[in-house]
Amino acid sequence: MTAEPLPAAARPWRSVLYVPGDKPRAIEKARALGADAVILDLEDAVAPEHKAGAREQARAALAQPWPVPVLLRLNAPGTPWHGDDLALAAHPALAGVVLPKVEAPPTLAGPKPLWAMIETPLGVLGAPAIAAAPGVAGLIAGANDLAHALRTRPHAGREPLLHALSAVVLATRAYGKVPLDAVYNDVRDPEGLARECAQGRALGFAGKTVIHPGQIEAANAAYGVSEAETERARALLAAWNEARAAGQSVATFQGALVEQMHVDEAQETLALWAAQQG
Ligand SMILES: CC(C)(COP(=O)(O)OP(=O)(O)OC[C@H]1O[C@@H](n2cnc3c(N)ncnc32)[C@H](O)[C@@H]1OP(=O)(O)O)[C@@H](O)C(=O)NCCC(=O)NCCSC(=O)C[C@H](O)C(=O)O
Ligand SMILES: [Mg+2]
Repeated sequence: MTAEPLPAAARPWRSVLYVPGDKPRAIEKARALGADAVILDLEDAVAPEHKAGAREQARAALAQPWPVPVLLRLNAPGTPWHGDDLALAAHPALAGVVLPKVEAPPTLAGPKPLWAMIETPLGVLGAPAIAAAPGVAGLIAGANDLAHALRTRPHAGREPLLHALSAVVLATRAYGKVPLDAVYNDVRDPEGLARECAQGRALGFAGKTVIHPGQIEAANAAYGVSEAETERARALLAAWNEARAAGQSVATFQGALVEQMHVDEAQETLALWAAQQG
């Protein structure tokens, strides 16, 4: 069954898998790998001579039902492929459209939620206006293009990119949209991936874009709500309700102050847990 259109902010985006449009076997596999969403990629994963074929593979894939939301990454305006990509972007089975290298509020009209990739210096500087734009569901960090544009050197802790990554989170959260972290390129390095997932979650991202089936579980674990977190949220809410019933304005839970924002956070945790159960 094709996924129903739950509002973007209300559904889990722990792992969002890029699948090259010109790899039909990978597209077929992507249906059942456990990612929260899939991006059919027509842009950087596809060589120029395969662009037209990839678009048709994507069209064929969209004719079949998907158990998760499917987004389509278009080639950027100004490229020879953008016009034809745009025609496919209106496909009814698509849950959204990913726009690469966005530097200003998108002018693309249409009913599909837009996901703007922030992967250039101007994109980072324009992130607040882009996140605020109507129709934008979220921002996706593009660390490869960004590192190239900024002339940074590879760094295990991503320190050279932290300012830009935080700018993406700040802009997105300011407007109630969804921030997705960049990909981790080394598909044979589970420790590095786990570290980067934990870092992304600590920075405030809602999930991670991934490029390989073997990366999905780590992203789901890092960004998912655990049993322990739900138990803690329920206990905190109970402590709050008890304190409020006793006429107190604030509560304590496990020795720490609890105020309304902690209650909101606990309720969000439980809502995310429920959404995560499918
Ligand atoms: C990274 C890869 C090129 C690795 O490919 P390969 O060595 O062939 O992988 P495996 O042999 O380990 O694959 C094992 C099986 O898994 C399937 N597979 C692989 N990748 C995917 C996928 N993404 N989705 C679904 N299924 C996948 C293979 O078909 C194998 O299946 P089987 O034949 O049954 O054994 C490759 O993983 C890949 O191409 N990944 C996607 C790359 C991509 O989409 N890049 C563009 C997005 S990232 C980006 O652009 C970042 C951003 O813009 C920025 O600037 O940072
Ligand atoms: Mg890119």
